[in-house]
Amino acid sequence: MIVLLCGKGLFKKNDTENAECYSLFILMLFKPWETIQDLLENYDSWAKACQAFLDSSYLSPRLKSIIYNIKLLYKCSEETALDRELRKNALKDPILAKAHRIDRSDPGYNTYNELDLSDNDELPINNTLSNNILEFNPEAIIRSGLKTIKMVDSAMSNTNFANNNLESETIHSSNAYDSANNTPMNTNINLQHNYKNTPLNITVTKNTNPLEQFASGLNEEQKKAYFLFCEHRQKNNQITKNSLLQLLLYFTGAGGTGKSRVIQAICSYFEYTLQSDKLIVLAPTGIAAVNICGNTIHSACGFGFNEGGNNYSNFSNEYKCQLQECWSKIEYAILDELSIVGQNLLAQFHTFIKKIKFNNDSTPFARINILFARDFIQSPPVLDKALYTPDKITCFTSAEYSSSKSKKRKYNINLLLINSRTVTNTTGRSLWLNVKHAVQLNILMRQIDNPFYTNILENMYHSNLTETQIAAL
Ligand SMILES: Nc1ncnc2c1ncn2[C@@H]1O[C@H](COP(=O)(O)OP(=O)(O)OP(=O)(O)O)[C@@H](O)[C@H]1O
Repeated sequence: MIVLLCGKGLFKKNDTENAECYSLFILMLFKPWETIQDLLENYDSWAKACQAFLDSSYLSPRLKSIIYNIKLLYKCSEETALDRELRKNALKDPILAKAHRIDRSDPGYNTYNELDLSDNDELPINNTLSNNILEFNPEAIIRSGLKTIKMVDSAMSNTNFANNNLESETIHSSNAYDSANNTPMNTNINLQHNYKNTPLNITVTKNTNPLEQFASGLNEEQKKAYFLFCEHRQKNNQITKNSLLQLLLYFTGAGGTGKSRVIQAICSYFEYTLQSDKLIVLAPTGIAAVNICGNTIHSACGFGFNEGGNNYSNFSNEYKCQLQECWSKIEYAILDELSIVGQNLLAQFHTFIKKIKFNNDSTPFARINILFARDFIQSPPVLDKALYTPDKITCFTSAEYSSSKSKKRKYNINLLLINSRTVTNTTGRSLWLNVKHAVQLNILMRQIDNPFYTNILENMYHSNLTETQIAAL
């Protein structure tokens, strides 16, 4: 007998309303049976029969883990939904986002219970950044049982505190200045309040330079790439905007050197300074995009999603408007897994950005600043030419080629058929040659505590394994 499942999807273990269906489903799939009686035995419910089956000693560990993984499948999709919500909230309220993070990492811990807040209650602190006013509601803070509140805020340079009904307050502030740049580094403001005879301390730490904050978890090599990119953004934000050169940065290093960690730090910096809408994070494949919480190049540029294929000019007007809205604010991009991006795709990406940004000058990628990550020793592009490959036209026209008789014989001039693909590849290659900055990571962070294994990986990377290492593997 073959069991055919139909309906919306699998049942959940903890769904009490469907406990009987879940149990029958597990029994049918995992217990050997010929008749219904084999499944139910002498139990009066499917739930009891299923429990007995799960507890029985003849259920193999492999089957047990498969049954458990069905639960994990749900957990993953729930976690994904939660994560989306977390990211949305993080943009508006860093404190709430932090609380959610603790909530999720510690099973059974409920932040809302601790803060004694229901959905309709106000949050203890509404750190509204608009108009440079930090608002808070002391009544709600006291009700939550918190006596000392520390906040870190970087986005404001001048803070006014609006408060309601405080009986008395004292404000102490201390500023630290970076004398080299004549800019404030940190400002600590301590507010001591008496609200209905309850003392309340609020410390607001303002890092006016949040760059440092997200660099703290990076090693020196990683910091170089991080600062190059984020400092460029910081300067770009200021008056120097027009004179700032476009940044095209190649960020490379073997697997495990911490490229994704730097990308994460950059994203956190943009998120924290409320500039996420200026940054787009892209990768050529779905899995790579998910790993860095980004999009695929194809989905962000609408390639292959439309009747027009990859050609922007053929997209419908409605679709063009949608894409223009997404791209209108973008000034920075991260392009990960670059080894898989070929000359043709890079050229198409460039053409797309120029069109979507209505840019007619000759600047690559319509002046968008880009960090290209990945090293070329990893997977090559599929049906496309790697960016490091010299293009056909240059090969044929180079002085080196003209002076080399053997090459002349090898590449008969008649073979240089110039079709549209040749031209696109040449464009892609010359776009790549515009990249003038590079940062290379050399320290393997993934196996930092295991020098023996690190050594094996390093040698494997350079195809240079020793006999001992081969034997160990
Ligand atoms: N500065 C650091 N301090 C501590 N751990 C780090 C640091 N940088 C990276 N790591 C750890 O090293 C591991 C590899 O980092 P990451 O995934 O960022 O590397 P990667 O270069 O992107 O690797 P791959 O190319 O394989 O994706 C991760 O477990 C990460 O947490």
